[in-house]
Amino acid sequence: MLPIASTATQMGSNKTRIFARQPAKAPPPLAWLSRPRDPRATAIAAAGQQSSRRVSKRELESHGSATDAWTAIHGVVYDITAYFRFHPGGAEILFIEAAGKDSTAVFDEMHPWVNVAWLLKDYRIGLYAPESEDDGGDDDDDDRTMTSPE
Ligand code: HEM
Repeated sequence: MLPIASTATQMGSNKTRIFARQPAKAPPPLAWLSRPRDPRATAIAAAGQQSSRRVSKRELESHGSATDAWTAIHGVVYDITAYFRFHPGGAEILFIEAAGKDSTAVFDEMHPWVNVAWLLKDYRIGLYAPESEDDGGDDDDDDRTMTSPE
């Protein structure tokens, strides 16, 4: 009895501490919606709103750091740098599973109900076109060249 009671007390005090200060992990989900205005988002939104800009696999992979991270979900590329610290599942898992990659499979596995297109609408970069390397290409690209007839 005693150990349980003291564990409960401990848990209670931890909880109080967590609620009294900043959340230990991520802020509550709705905090994202009332975040301060972000110049980066404004710039991305202005450039990307109607964007049919195609992002190659190589370009996606080049945005894989904590300070500059893109991910592809359902064929759309988003800048997730600002979202890391707001992600309800934690920043670290988002970084590891998504930065610089196509994260559609893990995203759908974790939370297919999350409306990423809406949550990250100001961070939409363009369309993911892994097969169309426009910058020299890797082995599995479509091999189009400047001289080929379109
Ligand atoms: C960039 C796109 C993503 C967005 C906008 C997003 C958003 C969210 C949201 C809104 C929740 C809370 C869901 C709920 O409570 O119903 C959540 C939870 C979570 N997310 Fe993500 N997420 C993203 C990507 C990912 C990825 C790539 C992973 C990789 C594993 C992931 C793992 C998780 C986990 C583990 C949770 C906690 C689930 C739980 O507590 O039951 N998320 N995410």
